[in-house]
Amino acid sequence: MQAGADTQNGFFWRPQSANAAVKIVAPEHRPATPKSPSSRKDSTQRQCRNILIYGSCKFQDKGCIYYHPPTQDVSPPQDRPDSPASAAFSANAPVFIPKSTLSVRSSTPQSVQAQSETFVPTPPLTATSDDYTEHDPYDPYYYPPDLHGEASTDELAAKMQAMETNVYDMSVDPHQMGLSAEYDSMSAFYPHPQPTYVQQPLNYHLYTRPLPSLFTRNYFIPDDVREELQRRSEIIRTAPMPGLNLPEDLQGYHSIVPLEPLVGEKRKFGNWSTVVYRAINEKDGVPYALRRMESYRIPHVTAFAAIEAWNKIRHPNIVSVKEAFTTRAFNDNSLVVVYDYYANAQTLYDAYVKPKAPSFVNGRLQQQSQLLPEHTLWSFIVQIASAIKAVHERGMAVRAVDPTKILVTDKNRVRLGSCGILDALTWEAPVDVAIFQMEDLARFGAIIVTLCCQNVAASHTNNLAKALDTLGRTYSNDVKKIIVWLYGKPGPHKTIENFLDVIGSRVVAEMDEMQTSVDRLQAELMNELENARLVRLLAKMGFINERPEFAREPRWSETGDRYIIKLFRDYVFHQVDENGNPVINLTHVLTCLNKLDAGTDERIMLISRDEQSCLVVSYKDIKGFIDSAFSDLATAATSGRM
Ligand SMILES: Nc1ncnc2c1ncn2[C@@H]1O[C@H](COP(=O)(O)OP(=O)(O)OP(=O)(O)O)[C@@H](O)[C@H]1O
Repeated sequence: MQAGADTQNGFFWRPQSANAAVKIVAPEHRPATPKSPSSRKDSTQRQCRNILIYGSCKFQDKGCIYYHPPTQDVSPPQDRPDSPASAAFSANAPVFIPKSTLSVRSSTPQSVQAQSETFVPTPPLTATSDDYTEHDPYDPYYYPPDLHGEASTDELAAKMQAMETNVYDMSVDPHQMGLSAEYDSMSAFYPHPQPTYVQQPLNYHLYTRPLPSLFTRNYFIPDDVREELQRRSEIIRTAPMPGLNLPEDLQGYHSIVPLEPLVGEKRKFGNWSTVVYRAINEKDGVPYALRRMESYRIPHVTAFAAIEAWNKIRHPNIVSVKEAFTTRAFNDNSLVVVYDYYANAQTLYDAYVKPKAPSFVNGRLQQQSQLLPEHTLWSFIVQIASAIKAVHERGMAVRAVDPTKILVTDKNRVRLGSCGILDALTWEAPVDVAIFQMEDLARFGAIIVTLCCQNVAASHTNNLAKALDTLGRTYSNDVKKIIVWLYGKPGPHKTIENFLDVIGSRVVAEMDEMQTSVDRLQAELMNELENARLVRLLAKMGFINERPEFAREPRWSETGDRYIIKLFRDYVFHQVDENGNPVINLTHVLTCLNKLDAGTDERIMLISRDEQSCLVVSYKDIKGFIDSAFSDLATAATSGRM
C-alpha cells in the first residue's frame, strides 16, 4: 500500500512506534477574511504561545493581542519534544507543509536538524515570564533577533548544519566552531539558571574518518599489500595433493601438505634426511610448519629438553618452536619438530643467492640481476644479529646460521628457522656453548659474504680475500670491516654484543625503518577499521530488503514498520540531487551506516518514493527494525521454513 492510501485522514500513523508518516500536501490557501488582511489581525482568537511554553505571559495585561485562557486551563509544558507522548502529539498534528523544496528525495530537512537535542538548550521549566520576550507565536521559522543578529535563515541553517556535523564530538569547543555569538546570545536568552549540558560518554562507533566522497584508491588497502595478503591466505588454504600417501592425522595435526618436493634427491640436514610439511593443528586451527627428520629414533626423552628451552624463546627474528614428538605415522621412526608457519616464506638462499632463470626484458632474454642493495643488506645484518643476541643471552647457540635455514617471511623480514633440531639430534655429545657461539658468529660472516657475492663458495675461508675484493666494488668499507671482524680469531671480546656496538648507527637506522613501516601499516589498518562491521550491517540489509516472499506481507507494506527499512535504504543509497541525478557519496553512506550501527537518537526524514509522504524516525528505531527483521529471518531459516 502506498503512503497516503489511508483515505480517512491523509496520513498513516502507527501506534506501535513513535514515528508517524505525514502526507505532504500543497500549502493550503485560506481565503483571507475581509476584516483581517494580515494574519496578525485575528490573533485574539489564537492562544498565546508564551502560555503554552512558559505557563504565563508577562504581556497579558500589557497589550498582548493573543488569547490568554483562564489559569486552570493552562497546563505547563511537560513533555520533551522527543518523548513518546510528544511524538504521539506530533503524529496527530496538522498536515505537515514543508517550507523548502523536496526535490532532493530523502534529504534531512533543516527543521529536523534544528531539533538536535545537543545544541538547542531546553529552556528551564521554572523560567519566569521575565525571562523571555514577546514573539510572534505563529511563525514557525521565526528566530529571535538576538540569536542570529542580521543573519539570514539560510545562514543560520548552515551554522546549525555545522553544529550537526560535530554533534558527537563533545570535545569540540563551540567557540572554535564559530558559534560563540550564538552561544553567548543563548546564555543571555536563558540567564537564570544556566542550562547544564551533560557530557555524553564518547561513542567510538562514530569516531571514524569517513571522508572519501568517492570510491578513490587512497581509501582502500594498496594493491600490492592486498595481493600479498591474499596470496598468503590462499597458500594457507591449499588442499593436500591426492596420492601422496601422507598420514591423515599426525599427533593432532591434519591436512598435511609438503612444502618441498618429495621425489628426487632427499634434502639433508647434517647427516639426516628431512622434509618440511605444513599442517593444521586440530586444537587451535592454526597452520604450523612440521620438520620431519626421517628414520631417526630418539634415544631418550631428555633429548626433548633442548626443544623445551627453544620453546621459551620469543623473538621477532626467530621462527618460534612449538613442540616436538616422535611418530611412526610415516612407516618409520621420525622426529617431528613443530614451528610457526609463515605462508609464502622463502629461504634466504632461494630469495637472494640461488641463480634465477633468465627472463625476457625488452624482448631480450637476460640474466636477472639480484644484487642486494646495501641498505637491505644492513637490515638483514641487524635482524640476524639481534636474533643471535637473544639466543646467546640465554646461554644457548643457534647452530643453524645458514642461508637455507633463514626464512624471508615478509618484505625484507628475516627469521632464523630450524632452531633446536641440532640440539635435539646431538643431545648426547658434550656441549661447549662458547665454541658454538663463536661458530654462530663465523657463520654469520659467511652469510654476509654469500649474500654480497651471491655465491656460497665465496664464503669459504680460502676464498675470502678474493670475495672481499669483489664485494668491495659494490659495498662500503663498513661491510668489509664487519666481515673481517666476524671471520677473525675467537676471543673474549668477540661477542654478539660487541658486534652490535660496532654497528650501532646501522641499528638506529633499522629502528627508524621499522617505526616507519609500523606507521604505514597502522595507517592501512585505520582505513580498514570500519569495514568489517559495516560489511556485516550491509549483509543484514541485503538479506532483508527486496525479499519476494514478503511482497504481500502487511509488515513490509507501507503501514508496516519494515517499510522504514526500505525507505532507509533509499535514503542511504538512492539519493538524487535537485536535478534528479544520482548522488554517489561514500561519506554519506559511511556516516549513515555508522550512525545506524551505533543506534543514535538522531532523527532523519524518510520520504516515500512517490514523494507523497514522509516519516521522521531515529537511527535507533531503524536499528531496532533491522535487528528484529533479521532475527525473524534467521529464526525462519533455522526452523527450515526458508
Ligand atoms: N616455518 C616455516 N614456515 C613456512 N615455510 C617454511 C618454514 N620452514 C621451512 N619452510 C619452507 O619449507 C621449504 C623447505 O625448507 P628447508 O629448510 O628444507 O629449505 P631447503 O631450501 O629445502 O633447504 P635444504 O636444501 O637444506 O633442504 C622451504 O621452501 C621453506 O621456505
